[in-house]
Amino acid sequence: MAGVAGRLARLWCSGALSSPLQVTRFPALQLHLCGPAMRASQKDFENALNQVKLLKKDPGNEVKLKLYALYKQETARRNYVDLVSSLSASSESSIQVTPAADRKQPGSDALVVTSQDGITTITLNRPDKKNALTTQMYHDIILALEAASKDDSAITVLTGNGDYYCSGNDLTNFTDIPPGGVEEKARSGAVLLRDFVDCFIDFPKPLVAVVNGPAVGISVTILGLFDIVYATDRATFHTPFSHLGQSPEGCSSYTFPKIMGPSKATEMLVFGKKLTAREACTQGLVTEVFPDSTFQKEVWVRLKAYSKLPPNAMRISKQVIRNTEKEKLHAINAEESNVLRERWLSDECMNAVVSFLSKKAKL
Ligand SMILES: CCCCCC/C=C/C(=O)SCCNC(=O)CCNC(=O)[C@H](O)C(C)(C)COP(=O)(O)OP(=O)(O)OC[C@H]1O[C@@H](n2cnc3c(N)ncnc32)[C@H](O)[C@@H]1OP(=O)(O)O
Repeated sequence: MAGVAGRLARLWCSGALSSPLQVTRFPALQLHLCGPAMRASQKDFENALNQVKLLKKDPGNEVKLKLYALYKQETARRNYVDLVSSLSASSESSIQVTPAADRKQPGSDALVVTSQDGITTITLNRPDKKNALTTQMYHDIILALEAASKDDSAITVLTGNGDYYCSGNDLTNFTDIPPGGVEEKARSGAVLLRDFVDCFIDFPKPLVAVVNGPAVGISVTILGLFDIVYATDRATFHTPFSHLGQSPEGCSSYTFPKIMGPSKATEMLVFGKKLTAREACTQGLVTEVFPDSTFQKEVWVRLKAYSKLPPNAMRISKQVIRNTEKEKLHAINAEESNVLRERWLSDECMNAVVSFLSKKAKL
């Protein structure tokens, strides 16, 4: 059997499985693994592996995504066991290891919200994953924006921790397929996307992006809905939607042509041209670029000064500037989300995601 599934399955062989997931549409791998009592033995697993190798028909992208999800679960379980073993080796150890089931949901510390000096700052905090956005993070950002819209702060900031601002949608989100299959996944993804972008359209206070490093995908497109975008000169702006078999979101199909003209917008959104911070500033997407060495200092001095301005006046002025477009932006958001829902089900998109995941897993 050629391709990703074969390579995934070879790695899969590295341990037993205990996932409740059912591998469907893949008769030779009809594993119904419902718990430790029914866990596949190493031998079962090796048999399955051999069957996989003999398959002549490609199992399809949906199965490949499920295989990748299983591979990640296995890797996480092994890491957990290794960590516990290393702790047990030291009887003097004072470290407490909390069982995975009792821990907070993944992603719960991937977003840090602080309020100081009249500024609420929402920080993307997955620096080892370049601040890629998990499904949980979209939900958490919606909640953080709702809270910030009502708190005492005058200004709200979105920024990233580490060398990246954000690498866009976490492509492993595609492996979390519900019982309703990829169609249900695409439907719920489109609803979440629409809700997420709606929050930016409706946000009532000055909203500032402090772009501390490269930005990719949806973290770039929503910049058109921010009031100010400050960027380090190290930042780049990249929307590789065609490469991913996807299409623009975040209202960028409307805001980008309006900000930079249709031709420059097409270079970015259709051909995936990556802009430097200076280019993005020349084209109006970025408000101002700062040298990386003084970026944080200069930006925060500036924002602290702005945050002392009368908050109601700032809020009302923003609304005067933005309100005329709101209805249109909501309609555009709905349309973009619908189009993307279809795109997510396309072979072009599935192939691009599987390709990224197989490289990531070094298959
Ligand atoms: C509700 C749903 C809404 C969805 C809206 C639609 C949104 C669309 C988009 O945002 S499209 C853009 C998607 N993003 C990408 O395609 C970027 C993918 N990542 C990369 O190309 C690269 O990782 C990079 C250029 C961002 C950084 O490259 P490099 O400096 O070489 O670092 P690494 O690749 O080693 O990255 C470190 C670590 O992070 C993982 N990672 C980075 N970005 C993502 C991502 N978007 N999704 C998942 N994982 C990501 C990368 O795999 C590495 O992980 P590892 O250490 O190997 O486990």
